[in-house]
Amino acid sequence: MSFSSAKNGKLDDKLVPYDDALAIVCDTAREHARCREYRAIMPPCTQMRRPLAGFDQLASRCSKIALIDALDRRSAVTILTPCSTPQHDTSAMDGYAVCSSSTMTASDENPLRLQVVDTIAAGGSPSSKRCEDIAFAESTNICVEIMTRARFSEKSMPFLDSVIKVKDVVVGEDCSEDGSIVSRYILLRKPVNHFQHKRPAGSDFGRGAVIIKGGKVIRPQHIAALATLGIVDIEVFDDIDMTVTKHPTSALGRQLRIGILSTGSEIIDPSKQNLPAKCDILDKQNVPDSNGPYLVSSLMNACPSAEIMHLGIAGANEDALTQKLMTAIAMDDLDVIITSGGVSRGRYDLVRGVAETRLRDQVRFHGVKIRPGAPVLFATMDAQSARRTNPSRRRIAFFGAPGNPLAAAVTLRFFVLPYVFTLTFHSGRGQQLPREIEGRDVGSPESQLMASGPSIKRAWLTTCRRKPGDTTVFWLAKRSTGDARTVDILDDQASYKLSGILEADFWVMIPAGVGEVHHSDELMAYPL
Ligand SMILES: Nc1nc2c(c(=O)[nH]1)N[C@H]1C(S)=C(S)[C@@H](COP(=O)(O)OP(=O)(O)OC[C@H]3O[C@@H](n4cnc5c(N)ncnc54)[C@H](O)[C@@H]3O)O[C@H]1N2
Ligand code: MOO
Repeated sequence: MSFSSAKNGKLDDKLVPYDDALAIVCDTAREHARCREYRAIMPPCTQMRRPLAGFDQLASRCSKIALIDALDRRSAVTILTPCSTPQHDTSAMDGYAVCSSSTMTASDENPLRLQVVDTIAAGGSPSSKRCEDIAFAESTNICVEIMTRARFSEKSMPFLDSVIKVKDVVVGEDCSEDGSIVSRYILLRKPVNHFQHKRPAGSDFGRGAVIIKGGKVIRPQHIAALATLGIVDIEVFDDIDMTVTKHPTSALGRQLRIGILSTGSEIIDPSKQNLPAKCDILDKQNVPDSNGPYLVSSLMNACPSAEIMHLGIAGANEDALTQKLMTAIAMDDLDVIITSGGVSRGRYDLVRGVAETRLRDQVRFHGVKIRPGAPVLFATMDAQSARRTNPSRRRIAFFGAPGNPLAAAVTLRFFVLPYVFTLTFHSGRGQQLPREIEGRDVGSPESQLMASGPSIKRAWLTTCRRKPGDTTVFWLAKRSTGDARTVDILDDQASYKLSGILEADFWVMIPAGVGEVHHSDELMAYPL
């Protein structure tokens, strides 16, 4: 695996409150709306893909189609996970893997010095030569630099059981007389908890878990979960309503064009791999691209009037990333770019650097006080299109979604959709606002957030939960059995787990300033 020059991600130290970030996104959309008119109405013809009501599944015919085309079709098969995921213990953060029991004495007065003996990237493996050299006895004074989703070296260094984040250590270098770096070390000033930031193997899907049952309509969350298993096509019933609906044509405005690019050297497109068994794909420490298919299908669902383009995958290499983005901006005449991955603090997190220095983006914020999705990046850029006959400068919105699947999903729902809906609403081709925001200031970010998706609803909680008071938290929730107006927050959720999103019906947002929620509290539920 080759990487470009080492450069740590540079997430802003001070995270922006969510309300401020949303206001920046919506203000930018209003500013962009003044430059050009966009169509918010449906394109002139739409093929209705809705499954026919009351259709007899047993008598129907089936076809195998690409997963990405399967949105709103009815699965003809039940699909179970062939193996548990993640397949190995992995890191949840960019940082250093350490042996927690040997850090107990670390303090400000007595910092613990650990030598960095290796670097493991997501999708990479521990360098075997270094590992052979390290005896168990040395566990007290070594550590391994490790990236989010990189695998722990269970065999060669089983004593490494926890991760400390990059920003919580001081990194130093030992140099030889001629100034060249001989080795690196970290200084640790407090003990590290046992299993801190370690994701245990098998903690998302167990082997044989149901991803979708035969007969169920395929939603973006199914597409994400199927994609994560390396599944590229699916058998569906041929029971769609093929009616072509004609919508009024608008001479004014144009379709919004949105490009989606997945990043990361471990991310693969399984349709381009020649591996027969799905477990092989997962075992090779590759990560099948699930954010790309999720973002594409969710946008197709939420913005049928927009043109959505999956630009593929760019490895963790500045040149490749720049090239892909520049070509897409010039040739595809994009208005919105969404990348996923590469925006936190890791050595290979290159998105901000590329956006700022190569594409000359203006970063509006990088890091928001939310969970999940904290490292989200929002930038704007001016560009020239090679496609249009009369090229003019235009504004592009750039969203850097964090790579963890739920963080990418939150970026889409709570940043990208408010931008897109504010843009189209204010460009004069306005969409209908839902009843919930009638009588409110339609220019406010809060209203745009509500308007930007399938109809939100008021709901009442059945659960009590605590959360950090200064952070806006997005939790997955499901409709309670018995009372349609109440929702339960799911118990086991983490930003790397896709199992929860299959079970959930909504996101609920608990704002900063609230430290706990209680049974019967009223909140807004945002349908998935
Ligand atoms: N030291 C720190 N480490 C991390 C921080 C932090 O603040 N300090 N933030 C964590 C949070 S929160 C998130 S979220 C992640 C986001 O990191 P990146 O945006 O840099 O994403 P990657 O490291 O590239 O990937 C994270 C994770 O997601 C998987 N991934 C990436 N792209 C895809 C895709 N297209 N489909 C499926 N899965 C994908 C990737 O394999 C990693 O597992 O950073 C934390 N670390
Ligand atoms: O892992 Mo992060 O934002 O998704 O919490």
